[in-house]
Parts: sequence; structure tokens; C-alpha cells
Amino acid sequence: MSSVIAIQNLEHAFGKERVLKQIDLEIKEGEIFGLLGPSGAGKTTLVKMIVGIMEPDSGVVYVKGEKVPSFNLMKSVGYMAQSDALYQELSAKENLDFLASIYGLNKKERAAAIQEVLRVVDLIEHKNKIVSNFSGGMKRRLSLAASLMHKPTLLILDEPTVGIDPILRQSIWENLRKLKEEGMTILVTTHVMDEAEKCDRLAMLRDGYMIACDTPTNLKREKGVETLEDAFLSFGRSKQ
Ligand SMILES: Nc1ncnc2c1ncn2[C@@H]1O[C@H](COP(=O)(O)OP(=O)(O)OP(=O)(O)O)[C@@H](O)[C@H]1O
Repeated sequence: MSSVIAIQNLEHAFGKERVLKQIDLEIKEGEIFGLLGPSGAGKTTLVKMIVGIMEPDSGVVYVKGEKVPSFNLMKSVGYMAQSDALYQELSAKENLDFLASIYGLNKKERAAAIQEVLRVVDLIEHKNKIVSNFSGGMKRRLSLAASLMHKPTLLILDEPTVGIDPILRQSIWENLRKLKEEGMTILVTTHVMDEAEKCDRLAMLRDGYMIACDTPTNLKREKGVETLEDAFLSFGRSKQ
């Protein structure tokens, strides 16, 4: 399997605070890869560097073989930030229609793309509702739909299920698995252990260090523990 994301020796500091330290990482085509770590571990900073909206102090990021940032990559990468970037006064459909026009889809393509992404996130029946009347979970799902509009082959999601109830969270994960089956590579950040468990592979981030990277099963096996939480604590101790 070829690598879709390759990160070499990434380092970054905000002032004197070093938030990413010696990060090396490879994410392979077709996997759901999780970045797991507590608040402040550096997940969002790392994701922003992969997407190319933030420049590291040193180190390089390649996505699909191209050095980031690259204009070409915009066509094939979908990104959902931690906060929803939606027009509150427009309906769900209007938000997606606006995005489609930015991507240059014609009228026919737009209607089909909008219908398809709304189906994926189960919002078809709410498509004409104004976004300001959406619940938090509906807004997250609409953001997910927005990140899928241009049919990316790499999807990067920063805490997609924060503030979402367990039932909806499950449905979003079902969507992610379906997208993976269709060939998409997915990178997702989380601090929730049961979500981390659903990933094919995981990188554990703590205080800017990548303390471990493997499948959930192997991470637990390596430490001889039953839960990812215990594995995380154990890897964290050995790094100190
Ligand atoms: N623009 C910024 N300026 C200064 N410090 C920043 C900036 N962005 C992030 N930081 C700091 O960098 C560290 C890592 O932040 P980051 O947002 O990457 O963590 P995170 O793992 O995504 O956390 P969370 O799960 O809470 O989103 C934190 O200490 C944060 O305060």
C-alpha cells in the first residue's frame, strides 16, 4: 500500500512552547487513521500542517507525493475543521450549493453532488432548513457533507464528533466506514478512546511527541493491557 501522507521530522513552537516534536508519520492509502491525544497535545496543529494552512518551523509533509502546501492538492483533499464554517442564515442546501459553485460544478453536477453528500450524512429531509435552526450535531454533519462535496480521496477531520450524542456519533462512524470502503483515506483526530478503537491504525500524541503508532490491537498487546486508555498511559510513562 502506498503512503498518502508522509511526515518527516516535523517540529513546531508557538513562542517558547514546543508543540510538535520530531514527528515522523506515514498514513497509507485506504486506511482510517486516528490521531489520539488529550486536549493541547498538538493534534489540530499537526492537522493544519498536513492540510497546508500552517507552516511548520522545520520538517516536511508530503501528501500524495506532493510537498505541502500545494494548490493541486485542494482538489483531492477534504478538510473539516474543529469549528463549523457554515453560513448560518442560509439553508443546508444553499450552503452546499455555494460551495459547489466555488468548486466549479455545473448545475446538474451540483444537484447530484448535494443530494449524494446529504444522503451520506442523513440530512436530506432537513435540506431546506436554515442552518441557524440546526442542532450542534446537525451542523457537524453538514460540515462533514461540505468536506465531501468535491469527492476528495483524502478526508481530514478534526474532532468530527465533538458535541454529538452517541447515536449520531455511531452513524457518523458508519458513514466513515462506508467512505473507506469506497476507497477514501481518512485521517481523524479524537480524544475519545472508543473512537480511537474504531481506527485501522492510531498515532498517540502527548505533549507534542508521538509516543506510539500502530493498530489498536497491537498497541494494547505491546503493553499487555485491556484498554487503549491504559496503553496510552503506559506509553506516556515510558516516554517521560
Ligand atoms: N495559534 C496559536 N498560538 C499560540 N499557541 C497555540 C496556537 N495554536 C495552538 N497553540 C497551543 O499549542 C498547543 C497544542 O494545541 P492544539 O490545538 O494543536 O492541541 P489539540 O491536541 O488539537 O487540542 P484540542 O483537543 O483541545 O483541540 C496548545 O498548548 C495550544 O495552546
